[in-house]
Amino acid sequence: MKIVIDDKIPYIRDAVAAITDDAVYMDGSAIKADDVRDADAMIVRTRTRCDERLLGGSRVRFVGTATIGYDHLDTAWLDRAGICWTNCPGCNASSVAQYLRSVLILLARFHGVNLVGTTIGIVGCGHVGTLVCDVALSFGMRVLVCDPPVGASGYVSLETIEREADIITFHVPLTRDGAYPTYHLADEAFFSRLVRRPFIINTSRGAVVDNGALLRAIDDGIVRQAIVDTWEREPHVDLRLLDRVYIGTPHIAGYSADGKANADNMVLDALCRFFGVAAPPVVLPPPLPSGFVYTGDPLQLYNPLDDSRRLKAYPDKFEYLRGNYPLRRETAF
Ligand SMILES: NC(=O)C1=CN([C@@H]2O[C@H](COP(=O)(O)OP(=O)(O)OC[C@H]3O[C@@H](n4cnc5c(N)ncnc54)[C@H](O)[C@@H]3O)[C@@H](O)[C@H]2O)C=CC1
Ligand SMILES: O=C(O)C(=O)[C@H](O)COP(=O)(O)O
Repeated sequence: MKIVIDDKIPYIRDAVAAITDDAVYMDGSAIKADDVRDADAMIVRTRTRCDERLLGGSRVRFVGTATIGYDHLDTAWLDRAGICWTNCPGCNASSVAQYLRSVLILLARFHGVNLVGTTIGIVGCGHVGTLVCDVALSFGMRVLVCDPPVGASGYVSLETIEREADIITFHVPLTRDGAYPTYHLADEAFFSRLVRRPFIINTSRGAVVDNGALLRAIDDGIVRQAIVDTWEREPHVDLRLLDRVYIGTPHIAGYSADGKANADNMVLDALCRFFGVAAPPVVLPPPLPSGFVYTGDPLQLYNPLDDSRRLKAYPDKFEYLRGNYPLRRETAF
């Protein structure tokens, strides 16, 4: 079985070697139709657009993305073409929750935010949003959830969040169609309706927030501070916006080693089930260095300011910083 695999997916190679000796590792953004024509399967990340242009006329029958989001897959075309596709729901949700926990701690320590009683608006409450909700409740925050597709009782409208939230965080997929599209959910009109000069956090997809409108809202003082992990047109980030945000990171909220290993296991499990082959050994994340002594401060395990400093210093190294990401664990044990 020939599998074409993104070469920036960590920890996966030994497990793949137990499945096939015909694995080809490539830069995900450079994979072309010629590279996959005679492949049976692909394992990709967000950097490979999987559509008719890439896969039409190929032998590929399975496409797995080792990510939660799958807006880079043309799922309608893949379905029509009879190509099985899968993402890894929830694989790195707790990594994004770790990012949010650390951001909230930083706001409390350095921006005078008393988390107890502060209102956080969570837009999108699936795998990630649910964990972020738990984090916020554990800090004693007042939590408002907006998720119209789910529409659970107690959920609120986006307008309520615009009116009442001190912190607004987005955890929706990027969608352009359907009843509740999220493309530019936070647009000029959204920012104009904000009442409490909130902090804005986007770790979902760049285009969920109109980046130009966000920059203007920061400049006009409508938004107190912004924390941005996902950007429109990344890796080519708007340098003015990067300069103005409190925290600007290169789309790494989900980059804990735990989340990456989960993704490897989920995508390989799906591939093995599809082709009816034996599952490989479980992928484990590497341990922290033996000298690491945990003091109990979550920022010691992960401080997003470290990633932000690196991106602000080297904005043109967006992809390099992602591809050469330091070891980050969610727990010390
Ligand atoms: N920055 C990063 O490294 C990462 C980013 N992500 C992004 O975060 C997104 C969320 O991930 P999950 O929670 O796992 O996805 P999920 O699919 O479990 O949950 C998404 C939730 O958003 C809701 N939703 C959809 N449209 C909405 C709208 N217009 N308004 C409000 N809610 C809406 C859905 O009903 C669902 O409950 C992913 O789609 C992905 O794009 C995920 C992992 C890592
Ligand atoms: O899982 C997702 O969805 C994400 O956004 C990933 O964490 C992004 O990872 P890459 O696939 O771009 O490495």
